[in-house]
Amino acid sequence: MESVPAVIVAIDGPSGTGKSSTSKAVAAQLGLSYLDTGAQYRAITWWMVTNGIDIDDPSAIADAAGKPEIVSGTDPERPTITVDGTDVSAPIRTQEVTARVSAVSAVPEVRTRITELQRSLAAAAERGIVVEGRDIGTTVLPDADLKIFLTASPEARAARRSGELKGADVNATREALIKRDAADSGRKTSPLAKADDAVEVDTTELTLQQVIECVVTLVEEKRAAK
Ligand SMILES: Nc1ncnc2c1ncn2[C@@H]1O[C@H](COP(=O)(O)OP(=O)(O)O)[C@@H](O)[C@H]1O
Ligand SMILES: Nc1ccn([C@H]2C[C@H](O)[C@@H](COP(=O)(O)OP(=O)(O)O)O2)c(=O)n1
Repeated sequence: MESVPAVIVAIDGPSGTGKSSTSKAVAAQLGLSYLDTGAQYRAITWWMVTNGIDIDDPSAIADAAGKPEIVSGTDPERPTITVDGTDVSAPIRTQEVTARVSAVSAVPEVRTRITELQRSLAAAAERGIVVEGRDIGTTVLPDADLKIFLTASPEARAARRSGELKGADVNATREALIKRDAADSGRKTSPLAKADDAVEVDTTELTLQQVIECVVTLVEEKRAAK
């Protein structure tokens, strides 16, 4: 059988733009691996909270950054995440972790550690990988074959998120989301940003299926040109 060269896809953007749903579906459809880098930052945040590390003290976070062992499973049909062998896929989604993840992920020692993990997972993916996050196209995988930057209006993003968190107030969700975007975009070390060579896709008026089809087409074009 003819071997297909590995393809590396970076998908970045703020919360609720559809990164996870799109990346998982594109990877599954094209037989690629999948990595949710936000889950890794959430996992290290969960460990800091669970172990009583003072989240307001960046030097305490930096000192502890090397301690937890974070393992991500990259099958898009069944993504997994463990910390020191414990499945943390549910506890990393709590409000407590969500409210603290931007502070923890702004610490350079945390980013260095997680970025190394991300690069080694991408290098190990034989057929290629879809990696989603905030700084994948700019910092983690600047040589990715395809870079996508997803956007959507704050209203659309808040409506999508509060649809997931049953009973959550849309306005409160919108405010929390805007606050996290500002923290993620404003930090010194690899902030949320669109790479110069990324394709920007505004998903406000698109269905998830339309976004998936758009990205699949772009990946197939890149593959054909390789
Ligand atoms: N284009 C879209 N239209 C409507 N809902 C969407 C769209 N893209 C994603 N969603 C929904 O919005 C929510 C957030 O999507 P998700 O993929 O988790 O975003 P992100 O990873 O960027 O935070 C999910 O419930 C998802 O099903
Ligand atoms: N590559 C990344 C991915 C996520 N982060 C940080 C910043 C984000 O607010 C948190 C959580 O990311 P996640 O993608 O899980 O967030 P949402 O699903 O969009 O709510 O992690 C980061 O700093 N760099």
